Amino acid sequence: MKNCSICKTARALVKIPSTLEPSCKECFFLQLETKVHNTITLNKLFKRGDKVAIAVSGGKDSTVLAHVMTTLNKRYDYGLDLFLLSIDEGITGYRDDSLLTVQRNREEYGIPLKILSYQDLYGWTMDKIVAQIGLKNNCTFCGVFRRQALDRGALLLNVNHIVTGHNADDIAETVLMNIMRGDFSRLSRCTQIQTATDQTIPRSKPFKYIYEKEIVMYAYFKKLDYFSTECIYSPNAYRGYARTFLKDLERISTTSILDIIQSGESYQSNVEVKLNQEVEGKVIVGNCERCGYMSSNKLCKACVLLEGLNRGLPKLGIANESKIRKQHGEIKTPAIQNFKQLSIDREIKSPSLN
Ligand SMILES: Nc1ncnc2c1ncn2[C@@H]1O[C@H](COP(=O)(O)OP(=O)(O)OP(=O)(O)O)[C@@H](O)[C@H]1O
Repeated sequence: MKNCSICKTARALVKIPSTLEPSCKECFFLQLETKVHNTITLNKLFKRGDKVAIAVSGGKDSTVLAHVMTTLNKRYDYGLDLFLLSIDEGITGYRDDSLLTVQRNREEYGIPLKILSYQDLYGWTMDKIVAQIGLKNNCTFCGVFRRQALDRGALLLNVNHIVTGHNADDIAETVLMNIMRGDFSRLSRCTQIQTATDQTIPRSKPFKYIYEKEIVMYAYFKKLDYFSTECIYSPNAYRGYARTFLKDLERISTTSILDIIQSGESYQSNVEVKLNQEVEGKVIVGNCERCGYMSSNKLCKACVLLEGLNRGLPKLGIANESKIRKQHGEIKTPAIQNFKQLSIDREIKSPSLN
């Protein structure tokens, strides 16, 4: 291979996936880190003194994210207080192993770690949920529960920001899926680098413009300790189609991933977002009557899903809520603990804290 196209002196060892330029290892590391730094500063993701939870699963993306966030915080003196936050979904042979990786990374970076489990939060593990509902739709339960679990963990850690390892491929896939489904409401939101409401902690994606291939190469050449097995319950066929299509496009044009993200960003939704109630032009998001979590309905999605599980009617939350309510009457089982009270007053028992 030729000399590095960046420093011009060292021998090139890799081709940068997003540009196909030959690069030495050191320049490759630096260009990825600089790209993330530029994403952070241009989008003003953080301010000095912010307490930031890095959502870590032990997988490649979040392991690299923890490494890069730690590196940039030191290099550019961001002044951030970093924490690791993991959710144990209760998937035997998968998450238990990947969490061991997280524990080792905690030692390596010297960052406090908090682990919350679905079992403690909801009384259900994904193993138990899949035993009841089968593989189909299990990702819906997992996704809804994880979103809330991360918010709960962030409240317990008393942080004011969460970052996740979603990368450019993930976002481009989501754009494609929303187009294929005709979900224009989600399409208009899915490329946002940061999501925040009055009621939730801001959540950002510093890897929004980093290709998955770059993350894999970074982890490999840095010899980072990560867990590389795919989730055993992840039959997400629809995302699989989008992924295959994206990989085919990438072979034709390296910029296709960024092009798709840009298309998503430029999209202006003409479709009214019906998730929130609009009153006199002001968006009102209420709280779940049962657990206190942000919700524009009486019950949040997680409580509806839990209700279904606890009543042996797991399709309750999957199908159209109002239709099901008509069939089964109003949901009346006792509330799980109030979300805010739970998070502030009571330390949740978790397998390994700090
Ligand atoms: N169990 C978990 N605990 C904490 N954060 C999680 C967990 N699962 C996912 N996340 C966060 O959400 C991001 C996207 O998750 P996704 O399930 O798409 O996994 P992924 O793309 O394989 O990422 P990773 O390689 O980090 O596992 C992760 O990078 C991480 O920041």
